[in-house]
Amino acid sequence: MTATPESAAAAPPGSTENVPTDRLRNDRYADVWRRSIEDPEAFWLETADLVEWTTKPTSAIEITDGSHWRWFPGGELNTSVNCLDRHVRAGRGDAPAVIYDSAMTGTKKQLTYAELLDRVARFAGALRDAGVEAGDRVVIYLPMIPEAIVAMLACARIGAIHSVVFGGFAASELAVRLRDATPKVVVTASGGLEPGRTVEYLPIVARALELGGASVETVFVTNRPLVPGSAADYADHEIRFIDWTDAEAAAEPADPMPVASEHPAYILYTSGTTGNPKGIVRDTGGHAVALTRSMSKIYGIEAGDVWWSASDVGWVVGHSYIVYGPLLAGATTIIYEGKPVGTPDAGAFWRIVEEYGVKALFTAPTAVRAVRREDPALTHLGRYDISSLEALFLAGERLDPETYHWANDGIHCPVIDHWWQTETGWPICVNPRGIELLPAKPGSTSVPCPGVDLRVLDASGADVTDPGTEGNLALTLPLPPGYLLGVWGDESRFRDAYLKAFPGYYATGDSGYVDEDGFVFVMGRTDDVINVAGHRLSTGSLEEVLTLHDAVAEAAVVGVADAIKGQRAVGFVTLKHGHERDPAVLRDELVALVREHIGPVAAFREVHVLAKLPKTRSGKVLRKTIRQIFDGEDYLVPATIEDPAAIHALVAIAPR
Ligand SMILES: CCC(=O)SCCNC(=O)CCNC(=O)[C@H](O)C(C)(C)COP(=O)(O)OP(=O)(O)OC[C@H]1O[C@@H](n2cnc3c(N)ncnc32)[C@H](O)[C@@H]1OP(=O)(O)O
Repeated sequence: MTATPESAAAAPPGSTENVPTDRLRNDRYADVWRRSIEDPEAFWLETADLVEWTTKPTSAIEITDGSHWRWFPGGELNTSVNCLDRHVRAGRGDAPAVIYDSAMTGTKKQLTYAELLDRVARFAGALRDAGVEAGDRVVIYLPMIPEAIVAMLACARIGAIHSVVFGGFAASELAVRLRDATPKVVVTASGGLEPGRTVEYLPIVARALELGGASVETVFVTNRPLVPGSAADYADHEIRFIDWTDAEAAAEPADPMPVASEHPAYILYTSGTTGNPKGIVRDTGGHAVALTRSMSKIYGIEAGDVWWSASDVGWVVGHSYIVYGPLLAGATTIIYEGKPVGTPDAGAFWRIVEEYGVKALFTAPTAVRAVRREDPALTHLGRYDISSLEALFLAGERLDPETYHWANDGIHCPVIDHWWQTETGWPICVNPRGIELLPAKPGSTSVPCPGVDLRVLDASGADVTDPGTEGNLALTLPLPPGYLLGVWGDESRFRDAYLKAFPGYYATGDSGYVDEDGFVFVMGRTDDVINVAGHRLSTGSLEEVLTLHDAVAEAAVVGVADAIKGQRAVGFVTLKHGHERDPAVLRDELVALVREHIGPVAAFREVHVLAKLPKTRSGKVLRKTIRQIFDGEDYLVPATIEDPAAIHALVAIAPR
């Protein structure tokens, strides 16, 4: 057996800043963590043995300067080989790789590792026939069907860089991503299925191509019988639309192409405070190593286990833990098309756990809150045997202690809150079940993962050493393998957004504190990004859309606390002179505008018309004060307020 850092002898305790050393002496986790921080080169080079390399790296990291590093320099590998060929070669070709369960259509399907490999190699051949070469971008806009996994791994097979766009985004959001990633190919479907409606993707794709598809040469379309539209409908389009099934059948399977460790595996867009979304760039080698390790050492999942991440392939959780992580580990992954409630009831999660023998489930707190609202006494749970379930992992937004207790008490397995971001690709903090399960602290995401050196910084960038004192959560550079290496096509944005605020650190944009035991509590954002049902949204982008309305003079959007979604976006607008409107009509128009420009995912439903936005005399909108008033929190009116009447007007309309 290859020695991994976790099985290596522990080094003597050192004086690592900010971490109570008595804990370090006693805990197995702490030994591993300390070693990863004190000798990252040895720790990660040993961990690299978990992955099959075409050319093995001889060192773990090369640091060029403060903002540039690469993991496993000189190493070459192919991620699809590590996800597929490797397991088939090891005699596990008949083991289930993917279980597709659609609560929307009642479809249940399974793909073995050998079957998935065949489909991936063939679709990779189809992409290659369409002229896709290593380094070319492929945008994937697909619902939760196995083709999403096939398309992602097919890109990896030939070194193409995929960029998956969530199906709940509108044409203009897709267009922004097309313009930035400049893909040669778009891979899509006739559509997706949401409760009570079908979502036709092809008109959305056609509109996005008009707005931003100058680089696109080919669109692959997979047909879904329940959603109208096919490649044939676009036979006259200037861009070539190809039927997926025909293309896959006609293609020769593509051999895997080894790529350099630092070769971009994918771009995934995420909202920032302002401007267009940022294209987070993930490398290949660091990603494969970190995710392989995370499956066993964080989630406690090994080859042959059944793992379910109830997210969407359009989010980072879907990338890392529906697709890459479980397949790298040789586990069985479930791709679920449905919701936690309403498809058909609040027992949907428990049905899946029983039916497939799920060992660990990963979802967002909002999903748990939705189940709790529908079935507070967990009556549906009694209909199923969920004894296979060893842990429930939650991430994507803050897990409030009340939801934690309800789930922990009700389902009788450890509920593990953890914290990470699109940028990091795998957890920053977690209760490291795969090493040792530490006592949980409700409201805390537990402790930093091995490889993560987390600090709490004050506004000047100085370490906050007092336990329990809130500050900016930051990570020392270089970041661990698999975390972002840059922003696609925008080096300065990478530095400005993440590295400039606190030189030498990555600013997470989250605030929080570390308690006397080294447990991390993440409390909220330090910027204007909000989190609605685990979806990160930029209030700036929402405000831009609201001001597209001809009656709107100014707009402010804040994230107000919501019992189910964590936060909901609430808009406040002032009107141009002479543009008085019926508030209900205006609200409907603005809601429709946000749906058209951003998509249903914003779940934007609430708008208030004000005579004035509360501002300082220098013109800064007091978003924090607005939020505090709507959340019923104490608030301070700054002495520099332009017009106190604007605050009184808000107080009058705030929920009581
Ligand atoms: C750790 C790193 C990260 O944070 S990665 C991000 C992690 N976040 C997640 O995994 C997301 C978790 N949230 C969810 O899965 C969903 O919100 C759950 C809990 C399932 C609830 O779903 P739902 O009832 O649809 O509410 P919602 O707020 O998500 O949706 C609002 C409107 O958008 C729509 N929508 C949703 N998905 C799609 C889609 N793929 N295609 C088209 N439309 C979509 C919904 O239908 C809903 O529309 P409507 O307003 O009801 O008409």
